[in-house]
Amino acid sequence: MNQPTHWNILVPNGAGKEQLIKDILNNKLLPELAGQKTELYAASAIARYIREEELHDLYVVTNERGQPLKSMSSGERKKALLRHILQQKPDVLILDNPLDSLDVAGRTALIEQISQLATDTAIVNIVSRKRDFLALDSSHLIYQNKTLKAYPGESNEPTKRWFAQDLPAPISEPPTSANPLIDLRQVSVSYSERPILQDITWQIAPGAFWQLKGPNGAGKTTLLTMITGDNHKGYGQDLTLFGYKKGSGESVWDIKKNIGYYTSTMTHDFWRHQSIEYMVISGYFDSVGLYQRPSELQLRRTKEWLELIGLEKQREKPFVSLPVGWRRLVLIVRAMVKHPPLLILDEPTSDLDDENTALITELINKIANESNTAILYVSHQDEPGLQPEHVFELIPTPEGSAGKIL
Ligand SMILES: Nc1ncnc2c1ncn2[C@@H]1O[C@H](COP(=O)(O)OP(=O)(O)OP(=O)(O)O)[C@@H](O)[C@H]1O
Repeated sequence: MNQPTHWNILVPNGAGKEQLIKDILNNKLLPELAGQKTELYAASAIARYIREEELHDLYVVTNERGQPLKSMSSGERKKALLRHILQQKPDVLILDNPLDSLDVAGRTALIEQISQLATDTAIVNIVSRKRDFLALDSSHLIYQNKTLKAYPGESNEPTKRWFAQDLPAPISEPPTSANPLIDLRQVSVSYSERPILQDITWQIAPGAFWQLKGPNGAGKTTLLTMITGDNHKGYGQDLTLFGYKKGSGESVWDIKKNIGYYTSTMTHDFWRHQSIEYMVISGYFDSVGLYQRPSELQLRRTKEWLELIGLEKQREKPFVSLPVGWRRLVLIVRAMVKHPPLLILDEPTSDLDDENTALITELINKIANESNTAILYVSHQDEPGLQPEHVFELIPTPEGSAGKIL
């Protein structure tokens, strides 16, 4: 049998990745793959299967425990999808940012599986960052202006600095003087009697810069929902959020007013028709969709934030007209305008290309250096541009994940 041909394709943000995948599936691009059984390993495929679960009670992709995709963690979903795809024995496998959301062991295992598969399956590896090219005997291409060209190699341009101005000041005193902001003492969580978190003790001080890490399924998202007050399993536990003992009659807004929250899924999901300016202003109001009249000061600060990120002149344009990296920048600014005591950034650089990663990390570092806001960022891959002061790692054990401060 002939060795199959492989491709590594770099697709910068905004170049039209969805269209590229469609064109490959429709044989408009890489026509040599026509007529072969093709499978797609992508977040969009996971979203499609989850819709099937929700709409039709159809559970096509499950894990060894028979768990539906919907309640799996993001990394578990990717692993379950790969298992399902491999059972289909495809001739061609299209991978869309395959290493995103996977922990170190998951990435190593995936790379190993792909290299074994590559002996009789054609691999099309589509990535946003060149560090995610797979070591295959492959053509290296870049997708630009709707065409595939030979990848020219790394550019030697010096690293650009994006933000010259200072961070705009807060408009009011912080809503809490609690120290620590977050105080968890021996907090444990189980789902259906399966222990997830075991005796987690963790304090987050004002102004600290933390990374939360741990393997897929270790309980990072679960732990975040304890901190944001969104998990009812927090009741009856020794948990104090911004000075409020959990279950002492605090309202959800007592907690939310202290938090700015950004997660990468927001870039796609929300506020499709709003202007860039509206997006930033809405960060002053905790209740999404309830539009209140902004004060003069809020409007002035919004202008300063837009000037800082160079979007003041485009402020009336629709948010969705921005390239993905800039949309993310606006959403992080939105989470930050009120200078919340705690800014949570969940996978802030996933899916971004190298240039946009540099843009976002510069903003995060600026916030860390120039504000009193504590930052908690969650990421599977260490991001070389970000240097958190502390790392809280979840380490899985059969009794649930234990926490370790590095
Ligand atoms: N509602 C639920 N019912 C059952 N199990 C759940 C539920 N929510 C989460 N889990 C399980 O709890 C474990 C921890 O999930 P969580 O999403 O917190 O992990 P994570 O560390 O964020 O993972 P990842 O890095 O893959 O995103 C996973 O094994 C997940 O399958």
